[in-house]
This record gives sequence, structure tokens and C-alpha cells, in this order.
Amino acid sequence: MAEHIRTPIVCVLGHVDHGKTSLLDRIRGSKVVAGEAGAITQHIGATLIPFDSIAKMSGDLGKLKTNVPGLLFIDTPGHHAFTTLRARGGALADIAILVVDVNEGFKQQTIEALQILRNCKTPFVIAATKIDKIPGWRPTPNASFKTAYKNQTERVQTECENRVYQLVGKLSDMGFNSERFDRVSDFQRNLVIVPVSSMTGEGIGDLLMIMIGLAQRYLAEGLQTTITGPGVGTVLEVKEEKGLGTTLDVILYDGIISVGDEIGIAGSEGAVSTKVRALLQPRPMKEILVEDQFMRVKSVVAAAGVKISAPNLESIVAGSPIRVIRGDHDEVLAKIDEEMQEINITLSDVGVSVRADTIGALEALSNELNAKKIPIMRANVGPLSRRDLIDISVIKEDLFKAALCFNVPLLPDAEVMVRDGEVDVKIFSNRVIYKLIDEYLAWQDEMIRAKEAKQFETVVLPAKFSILPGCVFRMSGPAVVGVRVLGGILRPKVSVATREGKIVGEIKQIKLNKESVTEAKEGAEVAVSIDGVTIGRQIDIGETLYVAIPERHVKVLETEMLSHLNAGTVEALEEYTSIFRKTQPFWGK
Ligand SMILES: Nc1nc2c(ncn2[C@@H]2O[C@H](COP(=O)(O)OP(=O)(O)OP(=O)(O)O)[C@@H](O)[C@H]2O)c(=O)[nH]1
Repeated sequence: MAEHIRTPIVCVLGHVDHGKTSLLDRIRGSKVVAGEAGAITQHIGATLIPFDSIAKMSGDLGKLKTNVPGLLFIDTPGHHAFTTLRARGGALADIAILVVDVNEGFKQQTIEALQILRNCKTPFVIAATKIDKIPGWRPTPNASFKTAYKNQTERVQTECENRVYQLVGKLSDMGFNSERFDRVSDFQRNLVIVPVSSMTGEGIGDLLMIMIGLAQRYLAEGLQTTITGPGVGTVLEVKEEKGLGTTLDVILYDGIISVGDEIGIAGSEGAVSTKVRALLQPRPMKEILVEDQFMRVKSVVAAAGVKISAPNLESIVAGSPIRVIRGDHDEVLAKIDEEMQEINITLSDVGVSVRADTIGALEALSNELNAKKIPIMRANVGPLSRRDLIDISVIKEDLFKAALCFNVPLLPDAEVMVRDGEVDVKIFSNRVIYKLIDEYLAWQDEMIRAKEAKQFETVVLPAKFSILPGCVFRMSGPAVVGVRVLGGILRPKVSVATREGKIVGEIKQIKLNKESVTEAKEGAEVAVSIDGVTIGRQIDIGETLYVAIPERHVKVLETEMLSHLNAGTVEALEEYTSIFRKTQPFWGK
């Protein structure tokens, strides 16, 4: 059984516009520099740079002895790709490049990326990009950093040093020892900074060689693989291809996969198996005119990006593990189910429902929701179904009758249900996690406000008032009197209670200057008609009267509305409840 070190998988991270795509483009285009057409090969979703090409680009450093065969760059840069592409519960990328614009320094996403890399324990180097933008820089196209640096004036050299040292300072604040790559002798103690330009190609060879060194130092052991072992990989994407039907774009990170192999993969209902019909890779550039954009290969060895055509791939979820089955079929499928369940999501008994396109995205979305204290009841990969909608619609709590969908559609029958208003479920859909969460939070606020407004309308609000001397216009049937509101909000159609808590009548109408009004606030003097009382018998002029609040409403007022009531209203509430709580301490609680 032949042992060899497999190609490490590399991901590029960094702040927006700091030059991730330009760096990848420069690396992918560097075969011209390496002078070896076809040396760099395009895989599915990734690009392979063999060691020979890197050695040619990197001058002195090229003499380094290594058995790392090259670097496989994932074509999609950014945190999202890094965190969503998983392998055995960890990150799929073995090493990373963190891009920082040397002229801008650290930004929010640079710090986020550092934290992600630290959490995942992924070795990485810092590419300090855009050195050609340092004022006065004289470019030496495709030169090593050492040569390029020598060609600068002293002033430019000092400026370059300063900028790199600013990065060193920032990294030190975050607990990392770092140094410019040509001054580092121990990769384990120092984080390496490589100044580069994706425009001029300066330093790119150094960067690639440093990545090889990093892989050699940190990963040699972990990259041991058997080229004859059963293939293991991660599904990047599930795609329809003309003439092929549903296909899987896969990054194979261990072993070998061949046409005819039986494979285990995760569907939306659990692990399933199928048989590889064809393995496809992109055609080399020079054959681009051939009609079929893919070429068929018999087998592929890790690490590689490959498209797999096989029957029954429709239900497969992106992010799923893929394993070539040799030996016990059920054991491999059980392992896949286990890997799918290892997703680290905290669920609550009641909460929102979330759906995402990949396992990693689901995990990222769930973590963000947890951080915002939004509970999750269900989390699944794949489109939202009719069944989901029915399940969500029976949740009692209105705030959780919501589905947050990241990068996934609704199944057609679910869409019909929503369109026809058959279910009362709010659906949020966005391709950016934080926007999805912001939209949910905005809706939640609006729901709470609407509920409060409704409560204000339906709940009997506390008020206390007294009959003004000389303002009895009718003694009874109904009594019509002038009152002053001493606290709270007086509304019509509420019962009137005495200081002893005895209900004596009901306010029918409130009038201010002969006009009917719906409420009178603290300090107001209004005329009220009270049914059921005779002035001088049940109630007297000058005595403090209360709005009788039903016990059930007291509970709502005290538990949900207290923060929205003014001091006078709270006082009226407290006085009223204290009447009953003297003998029944838990009244209204
Ligand atoms: N002068 C100079 N410009 C660069 C360099 N690298 C990138 N740029 C420019 O910086 C801008 C942003 O570069 P991108 O590669 O798109 O940055 P990105 O990080 O991939 O951006 P997003 O994908 O939007 O996050 C572009 O206008 C590039 O041309 C460099 O080394 N030198």
C-alpha cells in the first residue's frame, strides 16, 4: 500500500475588497510565469498548483526540500466557504491565507477571520497585499519579495517596514507573535507575514512556498493518506448538468474514488448509497473548443475536486460527507448519519425553524441566532416543505411562527400554501445571514408592538378619580357628575369600585365640553355618567373611586405592560391591587 502526502487544501479569507479574488486569480494565472503550460490544473471548485510550478516561481526558496506535492486552492474565497466546507466535523481547508490590504490594515472581517482560524486551529499565513500601492513603489513584475524590496528607495523601504510593523502590532494585541517571512526561522512560534502584490506578482512565489513550508511543518502527519484507500470527501454543490442530470461537485480529501464504486452520501432523509456512473473534471484550457466541457476520468486521488454523476442524487444535501463503500455497507451509511448528527446546534422546546442549503451554513446561522438569544426549535438542510409549514403553523407562540431560510427555496407545494394564505407562517429568506436575522428581529419588534397596542385597547387600564364638589348634575339613573382624574386613564364602559373594592356601578360615557371622549388622563376634569349608583348612597362627593380591574387583566398589566405605564397609572394599579391583597396576597398574580 503506497503511502504519500496528499495535496493540502487551501482557503483564502480576508476583509471585503482587500484582494482575495485578485490573489486567487494571480495564483491561478501563474502557469504563464511557471512557463509550463498545463502545470496548473483546474479542478471542479478548486485549482491545483503542483510543487514544481511553485518551486520555479520562488527563486531561492525553491531549493527547499519537501514531499508536499502542491496546493489545492478552493476557488471560492471568504469566511462563508471556509466555515461551511466541513470534513469530519472540522474545516475542509487544511491551511489558509488571510489577506490584509497593507495600506488599510486590520478591518472587522480580518478580525472575524482570525477568530475563525484560531477556533478551527487552522494554520495560516498573512498575505499583506497591494504593496505596489505604497507611494513611490517601483514594481519588479513577478519578482521575489527580496528582489522587489531591494529595488525600492530607502524611503519606500521604510514605509513598507512601517506598514508591516503595524500589522505585527495589531496581531500582537490579539495574542499572535508575527514577523515578516524572511525573518522567521520557526514557523511554530511565529505567524508569518508575506508582503505581496496581485497586480505585479511580486512576492506571490514566496507566499506559495511559505504555504508549502507551513503544510510540511504542521500537516505532514495529518496529510498521510493511502492512494488506494476508500475515497472520502465533502459535497460542495448539488447541480443539474445538461445531459447528466443531477451531479455532485465534490472535494475528495482522502483516498481514491473510481467509476463503478459504490458510494454513501447524505440525503434529506438520511444516508443513502448509489453507484458512480462517471467522474468528470474540467478540460484543460487548450481543449476548450471541444463541445463537452468535461472530460471523463476513470478515477481520482485525493486531494482533488471532481464532479460525480450517479443515479438518485436528487435528495443529496450540499455539505454532505461522501464515502466510497468498501466492506460493510451499513457501517459506512451509519457513519455518514453519525457525521450528519454531529452538527453542533442547540435546540429549544419552542423557537423558530431554520433551513439552510448546507450543513455548515445551518450551523453558522444557528450559532448567530443563539448569540442573539433567538431560540431554535428545528434546524434542517434543504428546501422548506408543506409539512414544515403545517408543523410551524400549530406553534402557540406567535413570535415563533416563523421560518428563516438561508439560500434555500420553498418546495412548490409549500409555495402554493403560502400564496393562498392557507397557513399563518412568516417566511424570511435571504442570502446573507446577518440580514436574515435582522429581518426576523424587525418583524419580532413589530409583532410585539402590535400586541401591546392591542393590549392597550382591550385591557382595562387602572385609574382613580373623585367627584368634584358642586358638580353633581343628576343623582341617579344614571348619575351624571363632574370628576377629576387623579391618576391613570379613565375610559367608558368600565366598572367603578370604592376604596373597599366594592363594585358600585359602570361608567357609561365621558364628556369633555359636551363632546363624548374615549379617555381622560391624569389631571383631566370631565363629566361622566355612571349607571347603577345614587350619589350620596353608595358613593360620595370627594371620595376616591377606582376603575374595577378584573383579576385576569391585573396579571397582564403587571407581567407584560408595566414598563409602558406612567407613574400615576402604576400608582392607581398598586392602590387597587393592595385592597384585595390585604386578604388574598396572590390576587391577580
Ligand atoms: N494595486 C493593487 N490592487 C489590488 C491588489 N489586489 C487587489 N487589488 C484591487 O482591489 C480591489 C478589490 O480586489 P478583490 O480581489 O476583488 O477583493 P476581494 O477581497 O476578493 O473582494 P470581495 O470578493 O468583494 O470580498 C480590486 O479593484 C482589485 O483590482 C494589489 O495587489 N494591488
